[in-house]
Amino acid sequence: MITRRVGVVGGGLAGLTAALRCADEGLGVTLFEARPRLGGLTYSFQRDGLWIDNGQHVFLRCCTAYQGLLERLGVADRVTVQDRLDVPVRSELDRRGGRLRRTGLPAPLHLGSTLARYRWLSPAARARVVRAALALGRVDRTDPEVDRRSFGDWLTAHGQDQRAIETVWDLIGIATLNAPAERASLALAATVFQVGLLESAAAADIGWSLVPLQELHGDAASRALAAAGVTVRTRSKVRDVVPAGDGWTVDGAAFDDVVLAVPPSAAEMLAPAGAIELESGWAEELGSTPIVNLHVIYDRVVLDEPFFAAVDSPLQWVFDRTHQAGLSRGQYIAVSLSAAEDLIDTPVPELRDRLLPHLERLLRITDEARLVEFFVTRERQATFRQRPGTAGLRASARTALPGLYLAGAWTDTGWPATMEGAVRSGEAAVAALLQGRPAERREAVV
Ligand SMILES: Cc1cc2nc3c(=O)[nH]c(=O)nc-3n(C[C@H](O)[C@H](O)[C@H](O)COP(=O)(O)OP(=O)(O)OC[C@H]3O[C@@H](n4cnc5c(N)ncnc54)[C@H](O)[C@@H]3O)c2cc1C
Repeated sequence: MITRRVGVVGGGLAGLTAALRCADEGLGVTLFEARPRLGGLTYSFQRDGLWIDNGQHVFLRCCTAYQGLLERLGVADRVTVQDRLDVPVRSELDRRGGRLRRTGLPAPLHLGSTLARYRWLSPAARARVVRAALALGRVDRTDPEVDRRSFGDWLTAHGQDQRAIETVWDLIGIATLNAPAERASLALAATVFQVGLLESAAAADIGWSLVPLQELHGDAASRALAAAGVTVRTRSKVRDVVPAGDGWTVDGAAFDDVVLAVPPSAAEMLAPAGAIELESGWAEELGSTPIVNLHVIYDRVVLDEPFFAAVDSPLQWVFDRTHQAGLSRGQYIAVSLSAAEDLIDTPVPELRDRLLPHLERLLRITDEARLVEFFVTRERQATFRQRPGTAGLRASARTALPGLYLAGAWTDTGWPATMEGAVRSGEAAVAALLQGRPAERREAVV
């Protein structure tokens, strides 16, 4: 009989991971989610019969915890991962494309030949990029001083000019850190480049979903949680998490342990004073950065590859979403705009006037192609602000109060705010929870 009860607050990837892990350990779990659906920041909605993701999500082969969650949800066959990292790179100023493609050589040699031929830089600048990459591989990403330094500052000190930053470092960095180099923490940037590109050749092979995100995460999780015996309460915005005797209450329901897997502002509001050992106001200080996606439908095929990255353009990454959305005629293109502070409040007509011409130049759109639809999705708090000095504002899974744990991509996983970080945080919270109470007590109550 299950007598140890865990309340998990938040049904994003962190909370889903925590709830399933606890259930797999034989604990009695109730999951509270404010919205009507699971999946948190990864979701889809229907529009004119098409499935639209709130924002394009990709992962890398090194995201092992995330892929483990997909296995657990029974949906690992609904994603694809490139055999070898291959990023087509298009410029608005030059019709000939370039690529960032790895070879079969071990890291870091796997990127040597692609960088040697990288069209958007002079040979001397390419050599400087290689030297900086090797130096970045030696940066101690766990050093607090490193976290306090900006990536852009470090790149400049390592001979990288604006052109190299734009065409190499920001090409990868903006999408993974949701910040340009000058506003990103060096420690987080070092994590991305070391783990993704410098330590293992296969690590950065890119993966993406073949189905809408809602199907991949939220809906699959609903089934897995039900099968694991978890009680799921959607449309349940938790207001009170209160210590009660040896345990806790969540809006009046009693639990032995609670995992708060909510965004920072909700965690600061819900956790009792003193539980999170950071100065009051820490969530606001940590802050957030928006991501905007442009959704563009044409009456014909205008892109013959699954995605590309852009240089010499205000656009960043462009994806073909036709199949996932269920579009049967024409093509559906999604443009992901990270670090979108300047665009988050821009009205749709202005975004269209400003940005569509750039997309059409990158797509080499001909006069015959007809635009069918243009719309925009905005995620104001897509990630925490991954600027220098954030490490000290990322709380750990264990709080100062027994039985209360934290999860979320913003917690101190060492990873940037990613799906991988969210899943790792859920795992860390459950590891702390299982250690948190003496084994004898666990045996006594389970
Ligand atoms: C547009 C966009 C693009 C992205 N692209 C990528 C990408 O390409 N690759 C990648 O790895 N990552 C990407 N990310 C980041 C990734 O989606 C997140 O890091 C991850 O999903 C965060 O998961 P989480 O569980 O930590 O938080 P969340 O998903 O925010 O989950 C928290 C949950 O808590 C719920 N909640 C809040 N308050 C309460 C309350 N009081 N009671 C009950 N429930 C509550 C919320 O409704 C939410 O469901 C992207 C994010 C966005 C928005």
